Amino acid sequence: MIEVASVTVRFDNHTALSEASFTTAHGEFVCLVGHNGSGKTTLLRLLAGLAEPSTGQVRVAGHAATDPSARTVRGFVQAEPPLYDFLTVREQLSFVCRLYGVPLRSALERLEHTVLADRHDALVRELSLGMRKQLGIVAATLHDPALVLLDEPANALDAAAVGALRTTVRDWRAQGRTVVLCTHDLAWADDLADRLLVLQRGRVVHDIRVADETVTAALRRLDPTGMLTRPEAHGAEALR
Ligand SMILES: Nc1ncnc2c1ncn2[C@@H]1O[C@H](COP(=O)(O)OP(=O)(O)OP(=O)(O)O)[C@@H](O)[C@H]1O
Repeated sequence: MIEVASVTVRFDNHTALSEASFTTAHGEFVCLVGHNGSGKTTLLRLLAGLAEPSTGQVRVAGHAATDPSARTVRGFVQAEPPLYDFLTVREQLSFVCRLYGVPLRSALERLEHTVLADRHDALVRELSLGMRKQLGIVAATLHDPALVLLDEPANALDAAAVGALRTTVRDWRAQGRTVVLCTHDLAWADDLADRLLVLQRGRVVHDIRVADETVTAALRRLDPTGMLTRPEAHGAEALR
């Protein structure tokens, strides 16, 4: 499903990703972890086709990631959902539904068990952070993509919303969708991952299967001192 081949991303004189290479099979659930600034969002943006590598290649489902033909293959739940403040919840979803040819009714049904169930006519700018986040998750995945990219999806969600997200993610996994989850809080997704990818300063330093253990246990085994995931363990130097 995903092919990342010798990918480097440079911003001015800073290297955000360095010679990253990995592939995933259809239906794999990959947890992407690393300390702040290690390159996780940069990698997700490449997979989402929102950025191009400086060198190397990124393909999803056989398409170049930036090719329009890859658009319907994936959904990208961004850490800060790209929403239009001046639209209502219904109008926001209607806009995305039209892009993907999905009936608005089916998108609105996905709000049924959320705090947005009776807020279809609220303006996006009037929503709380957690509400925006929930709307962003629905908007990014209403076309049921084969590849779901999740950047800190549980941030700002309350316990009920995290529980609902967990159920949804579990369903995606059962339906054979490929999921790449980037999070600092593994607890809620701990037993879902098949694979753990650890980034450090833009490099993939671990890429392992987590068949019989939780992600937390695998990470503790690989990184007993927390050096790979705790930014304070590196000092400021490591974050540059
Ligand atoms: N558009 C940009 N211009 C310049 N530098 C950038 C840009 N985007 C990211 N970077 C830099 O690339 C590095 C990796 O950033 P990235 O957002 O991928 O990290 P991350 O692992 O997602 O971090 P966090 O856990 O804090 O979200 C950082 O040093 C960041 O400052």
